[in-house]
Amino acid sequence: MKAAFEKYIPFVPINLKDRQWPDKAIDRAPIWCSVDLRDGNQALVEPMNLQEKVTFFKLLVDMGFKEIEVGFPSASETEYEILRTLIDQNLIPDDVTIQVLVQAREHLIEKTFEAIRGAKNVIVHFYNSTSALQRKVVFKKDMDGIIDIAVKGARLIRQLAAKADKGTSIRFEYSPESFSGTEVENSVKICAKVMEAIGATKDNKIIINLPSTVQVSSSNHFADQVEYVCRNLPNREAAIISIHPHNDRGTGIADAEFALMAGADRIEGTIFGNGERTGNVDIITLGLNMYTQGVDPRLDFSDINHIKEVYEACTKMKVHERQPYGGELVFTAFSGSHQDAINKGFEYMKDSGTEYWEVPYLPIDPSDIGRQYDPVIRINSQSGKGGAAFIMQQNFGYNLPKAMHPEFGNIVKAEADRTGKELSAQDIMDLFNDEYLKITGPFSLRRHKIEEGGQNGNSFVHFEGSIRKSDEELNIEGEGNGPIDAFFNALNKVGIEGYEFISYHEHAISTGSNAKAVAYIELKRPDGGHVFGVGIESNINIASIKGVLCAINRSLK
Ligand SMILES: CC(=O)SCCNC(=O)CCNC(=O)[C@H](O)C(C)(C)COP(=O)(O)OP(=O)(O)OC[C@H]1O[C@@H](n2cnc3c(N)ncnc32)[C@H](O)[C@@H]1OP(=O)(O)O
Ligand SMILES: CC(C)C(=O)C(=O)O
Ligand SMILES: [Mg+2]
Repeated sequence: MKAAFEKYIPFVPINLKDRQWPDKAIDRAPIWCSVDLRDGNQALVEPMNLQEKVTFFKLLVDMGFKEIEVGFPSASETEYEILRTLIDQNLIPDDVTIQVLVQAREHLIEKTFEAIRGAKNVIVHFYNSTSALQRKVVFKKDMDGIIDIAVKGARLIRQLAAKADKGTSIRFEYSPESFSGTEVENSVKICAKVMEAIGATKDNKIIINLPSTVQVSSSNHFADQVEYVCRNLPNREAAIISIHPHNDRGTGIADAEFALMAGADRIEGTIFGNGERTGNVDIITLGLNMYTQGVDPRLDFSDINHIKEVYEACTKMKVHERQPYGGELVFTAFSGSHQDAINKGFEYMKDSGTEYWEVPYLPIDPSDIGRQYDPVIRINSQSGKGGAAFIMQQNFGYNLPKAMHPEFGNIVKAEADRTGKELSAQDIMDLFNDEYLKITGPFSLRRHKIEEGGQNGNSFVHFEGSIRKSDEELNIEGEGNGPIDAFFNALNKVGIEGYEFISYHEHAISTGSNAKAVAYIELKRPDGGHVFGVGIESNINIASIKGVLCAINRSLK
């Protein structure tokens, strides 16, 4: 007995030994055509209503699409009415061409020409299936019978276009539907016959659209098919070669990119890849892939959140969190080493003044598509010390010294482990507050006086004041070469000793309307370990002294 997988017939690649496409690069944007309102729409559980289609159409126009397939007007009254509304209400800008799809069937073609009356620029897109499977199963015809359907359709379209209102400029598109499953010689033959029947010339080009209606092979084989057609189509200069990839194998983007390298001029796809089954090729991904290679995609993706909002409202579909470029989580790193590298990348960008985008793990600058830096780093138990420091810096203005990152990082990790949840920026600030700023015992500063003096050319600082230790108030005084040293010496005299001063960092921070100083003090504890304390005050000397007491208090916890 056969195993289940053995019932599938493998794709037989064409024999194109001298293929050129692997050495080509994409160096300019193709002609884009959105098929959201047709292929995307026909795949929705609830097709878009009039208002939704009009809203979506406006979005596509704003994004810069100049060719938009608006529907299948002969399919239903709804589709017909939508097209009439776009035309009658003058919603189509003069530089935008609408495209309408129709099967190569007489009554549907006639209805389509009725529907486009009064439009300025139209592409009439007709199709019939050509694959071996469809010929056998659906049409029950040989290739000549299939060619006959296409040629009859082409002739009728040519006649009706000749009779159309002179104010309507009509171009033609033909799709050998299921091209990916059609023998390349047959694809060339049918396209050549259609071109002849429709009268395509160099000055009146037809769009020959080669769909991977259903993907049946890896993308290199699809590229071979496209290159074969480009090289063998008679009168090639009378055709614009278009590609219409679907995504059954998850390789719609690869089909499109390889096909452009293989000679295609135009791409049909949808935003966020909505379409039949696993969707059409996602034009946002394709366009932004070009963008990251230094090629202008000639579409505007600068407000991806708005594009997403309109898309979700009109289609009632959700953009997946991991959708390339547009997904909610694609500019977010939870894992420690990624956060560290992103953080360093941002620092490098600032310090080096480089004119290029050089941030590891972020292939695109989020702000180029209207996304924020803020959520780039989010914290859970997979995160490292750099992430927590980044949040403190970005959200609250605390520049924790590098040596302090492991200590605070461990505090944050312990909390993330304990809760098993993501920690918000505010959760992290709360931890910082609890751990450093709210520690007031056992020692607290009650009174202080700091005086600077000098003798024999040497300056010194004198500290005099009192600290509270639980219920007891201790008067202390000492001298040193700076306020921290003087305070340390004062503490030693009342038996608080064994601590060694290691490092000190400070910076200004605004808290509400006030500017204050924040001091980070690192001490070596009597047992040899290191501990940090933080003090905040308007006066930097007092902030440092509070930082010392905070470190001692923490070491006694
Ligand atoms: C790959 C794609 O996405 S193609 C676009 C698909 N989109 C749609 O189908 C959405 C809109 N479609 C519809 O509303 C309907 O299918 C209509 C109005 C177009 C046609 O409706 P109907 O004629 O009632 O039914 P149906 O689509 O089942 O027609 C099937 C017949 O058309 C023939 N046919 C199908 N496609 C084509 C074509 N492109 N050219 C010529 N004949 C075709 C079939 O062989 C079949 O013929 P048969 O009746 O002799 O067996
Ligand atoms: C109508 C054609 C172009 C189509 O949608 C397909 O083949 O996927
Ligand atoms: Mg399609």
